[in-house]
Amino acid sequence: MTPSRNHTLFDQARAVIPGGVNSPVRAFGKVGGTPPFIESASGATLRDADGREYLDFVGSWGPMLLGHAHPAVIGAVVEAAQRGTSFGAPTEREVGLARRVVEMVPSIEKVRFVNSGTEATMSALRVARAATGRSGMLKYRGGYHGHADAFLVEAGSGAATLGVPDSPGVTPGTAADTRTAEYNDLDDTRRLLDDGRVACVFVEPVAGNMGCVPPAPGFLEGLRELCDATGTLLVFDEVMTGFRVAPGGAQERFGVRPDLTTLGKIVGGGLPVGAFGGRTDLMDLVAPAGPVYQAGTLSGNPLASAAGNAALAFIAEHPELYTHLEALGGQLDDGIARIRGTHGYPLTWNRVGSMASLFLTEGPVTDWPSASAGEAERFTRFFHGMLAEGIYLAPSPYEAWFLSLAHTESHMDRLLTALERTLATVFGASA
Ligand SMILES: Cc1ncc(COP(=O)(O)O)c(C=O)c1O
Ligand SMILES: N[C@H](C=O)CCC(=O)O
Repeated sequence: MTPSRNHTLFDQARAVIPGGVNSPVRAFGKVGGTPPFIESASGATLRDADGREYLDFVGSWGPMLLGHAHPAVIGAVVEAAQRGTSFGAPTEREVGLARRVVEMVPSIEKVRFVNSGTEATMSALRVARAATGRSGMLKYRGGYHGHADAFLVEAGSGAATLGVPDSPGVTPGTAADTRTAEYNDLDDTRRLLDDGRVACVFVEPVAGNMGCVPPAPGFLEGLRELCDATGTLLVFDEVMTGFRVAPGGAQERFGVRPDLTTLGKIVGGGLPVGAFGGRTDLMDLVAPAGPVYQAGTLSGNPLASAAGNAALAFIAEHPELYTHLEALGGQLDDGIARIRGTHGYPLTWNRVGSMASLFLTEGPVTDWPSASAGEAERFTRFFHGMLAEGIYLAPSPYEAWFLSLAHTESHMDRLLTALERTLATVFGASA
């Protein structure tokens, strides 16, 4: 038997990289086994080191709205690379990308580019604290805003998956400044804002890091009102939802304007980019316009700016892509409702546009307690069953599934067929 190259690479990786991966969610820690080491990707398909192909619903954890190796993005990156990969000096491309972001995202008047979503949230928090003169920050249980210390309190995504929602290494002082409320619970939020010591509320306007959990009707509007009433800034963390749930992100889709917005993933077209932006009076606090220090050797990198520009240009010129994504999502809604109706499995399907999650519980799933109510062992069997069917999902129930422009109706049929077969083994064919 030929030894699996995935296994060999994982063994080699573990010897020199903590846990063998450069971001914990990739390691299959919750579900066990060896992660496929990806050699190439095109459209909606991944190919691993053993030559096996998968239909991809991870999409690099969100950036791949246009699918892998989209020609417009690849062309722009190649062209940019030929002219130099980093200058540490301003470029026209950054201006172009900033103008696109300002045009597309309703509340952003000025934007600063960084290299990851984590940098974006950490910097936006600093601006909010400087603007308000307050230290506190409120986030939601199961919400994930990257790995800066202030946010690693009751965090979702890989932190929840690994069982370290409050990471060691975060000082008690830092953690004490972070307050946590239940997602979709305005009363809980009100109680925590009452003393006027919170600089900002950080919220994923569609939660995507406890699985996909939509905002309840009125939740985002209620947050806007509570923030206005208490002098607290409202920060939408749109690292995941930005350009995904609408061209202008969740703030466009739900019609609520935050004071600050954080972006990542799609804004970099698949290269490492993050951004934070908002009202001019707040953004002009950022150095060198103002005193709030924030910097980056590679920020505004030419390759990343080229990829981001190409992705956003394509999105702006092809708004019909959201109709395509909605149609695919609708096909899944119908298919999963049929499977549930036919077999009576306890399933909850949450979807907002092209982000979704299937929870293996009766539901409804509206917050962290309901999102985390499923049985770990059931998810493990589900995940490995789907992988054996050639369907690549996130190896954790606390992540969203992503659709891309490269997905087709027949891909949805393939996903639904795999789901029906796998769920039969998970729940027992007679359930
Ligand atoms: C909502 C949200 N905020 C922030 C982040 C942090 O982004 P990054 O992984 O690029 O640091 C992520 C993803 O990791 C995210 O989903
Ligand atoms: N859920 C995380 C971001 O959205 C997954 C990315 C990571 O932590 O590597």
